Amino acid sequence: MKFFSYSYNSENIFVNFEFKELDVLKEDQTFKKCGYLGPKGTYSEIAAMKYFGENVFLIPLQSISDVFEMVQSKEVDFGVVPIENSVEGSVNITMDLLFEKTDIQVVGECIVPIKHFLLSYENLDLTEIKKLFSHQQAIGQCSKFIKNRLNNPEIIFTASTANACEIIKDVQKSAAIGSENIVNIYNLKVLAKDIQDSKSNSTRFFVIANSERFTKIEGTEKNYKTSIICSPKHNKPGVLYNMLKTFKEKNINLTRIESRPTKKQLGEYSFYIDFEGYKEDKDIITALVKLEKMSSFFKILGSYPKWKERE
Ligand SMILES: O=C(O)C(=O)Cc1ccccc1
Repeated sequence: MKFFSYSYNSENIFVNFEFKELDVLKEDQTFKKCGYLGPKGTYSEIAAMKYFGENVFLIPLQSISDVFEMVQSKEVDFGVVPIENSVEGSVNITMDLLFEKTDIQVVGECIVPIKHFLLSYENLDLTEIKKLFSHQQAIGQCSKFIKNRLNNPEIIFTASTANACEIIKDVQKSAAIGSENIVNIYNLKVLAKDIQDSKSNSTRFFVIANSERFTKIEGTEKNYKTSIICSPKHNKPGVLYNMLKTFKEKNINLTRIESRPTKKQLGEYSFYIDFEGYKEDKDIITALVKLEKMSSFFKILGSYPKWKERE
């Protein structure tokens, strides 16, 4: 597996990047490694820095799927992946990989306010932009700005916001949507600030680890959340009601419920449920045992401390 490696000049300005084999890092065991959707300057990187501070070696990867694979194969200790946005909703690729991949657990969450910038290597008027590049989520979160302020540019989805900034280097009359962090990394010009439709736009990220990495935490954990996925066994009236009733019976507070198609048959869904509490609390075990009996597919993704902004 390869990762992005960066070089900087004497003034600490980003010059270039290349792909390197991860083996070069294997010898350095002092730092824990955390993979994220790269290259440098993505919102995923901001989330990883916010969550871990200086405590990990950050490894930018080419896709969210690579982040899962690197955690699965234990080439990195952690991964940070976007899971949902306050405007655009779920990040489907992450939802699907959480369903499909084995040996993955969720060990943390992190919420990042998203402020989008319109960036280019050229000094363009907004109406001169012919091609606009960014991650699908970023384009969706700025749809009003794009419609009202730009002159109908061609929209090109990229693997990440930072990837868009790399691509536009070679494309005339082009711009990218990305974070403020990226401006200095790539020496970009800011054409417009704060262009997201909602001023309170924020994205929630999951911190994932290999299931083998952690032993059980003893005792009742306060201020924890747990995430699960379940698909009802039978498609008949009241199935979802009965599933949710198990939470009500034990006074468990749900914080999120989302459905995704099972991809087996039209009309069949899996439910992604987040709730307050630790997976080994007595009441939660009782509710989950009951829920598992009603399910054809059941998976506990993990328990993790609720995100709290650090001072
Ligand atoms: O492309 C990025 O920067 C990402 O980390 C994915 C993303 C894109 C837009 C909002 C939040 C996360």
